[in-house]
Amino acid sequence: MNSYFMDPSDPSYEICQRVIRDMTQYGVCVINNFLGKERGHLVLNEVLEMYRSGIFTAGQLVSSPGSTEAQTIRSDRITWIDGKEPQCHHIGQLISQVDSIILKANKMSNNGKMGNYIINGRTKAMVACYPGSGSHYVKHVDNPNKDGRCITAIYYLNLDWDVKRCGGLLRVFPEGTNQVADIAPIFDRMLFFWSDRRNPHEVQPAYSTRYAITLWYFD
Ligand SMILES: O=C(O)CNC(=O)c1n[nH]c2ccccc2c1=O
Ligand SMILES: [Fe+2]
Repeated sequence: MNSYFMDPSDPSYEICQRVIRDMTQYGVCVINNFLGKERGHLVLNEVLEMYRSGIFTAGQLVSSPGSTEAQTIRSDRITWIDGKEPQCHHIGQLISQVDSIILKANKMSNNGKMGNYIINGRTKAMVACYPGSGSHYVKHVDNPNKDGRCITAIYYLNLDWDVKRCGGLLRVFPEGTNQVADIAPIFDRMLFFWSDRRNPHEVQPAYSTRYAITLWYFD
């Protein structure tokens, strides 16, 4: 069970090859044991501390902030961080690790592009919590209208997560096939997928508190 958490300045060649191969072939890439137990727990503890401090806000739809509609379509709680905050040191390390993998994979892929993108930036990290009680996110596309985001990267933090008991499955409906990709949001799992219309996806109702950290990469 090797952890892929390598020296952030030089992620393993093997993991970058995996990302290129899976993103090219499936448009989705799942990497388990991404940071390893110890560092995964350090990141989880920082997120739990942030949640306890109450800085998460209810997920709002841009079009209708505060309406009850937002509660029916989305019931996540989110906060944005850049990873340099003093209480987010290990989240900051996770972010650098993902950055270096994306950048290295971009360089390694043929003609220096991965999926014909030249990645040149990303959003801040969005820490999201689905507070159980059936909280969910209806089927959607992250970037339906070419807002520049091309890769969604999600790191999951949920210990002993059993989808049968806890729900909260991420179901991806890759375009052009009736095959779905079911991804349990288990601890120390890293997920990449194209953010555009190729990957509609939903977060099924969660019945335990469900944490994830998302980065979106721009080209
Ligand atoms: O957590 C997951 O497995 C997938 N999560 C999503 O698809 C997802 N997508 N877009 C968002 C926009 C704003 C706030 C939360 C989200 C969000 O959880
Ligand atoms: Fe999404």
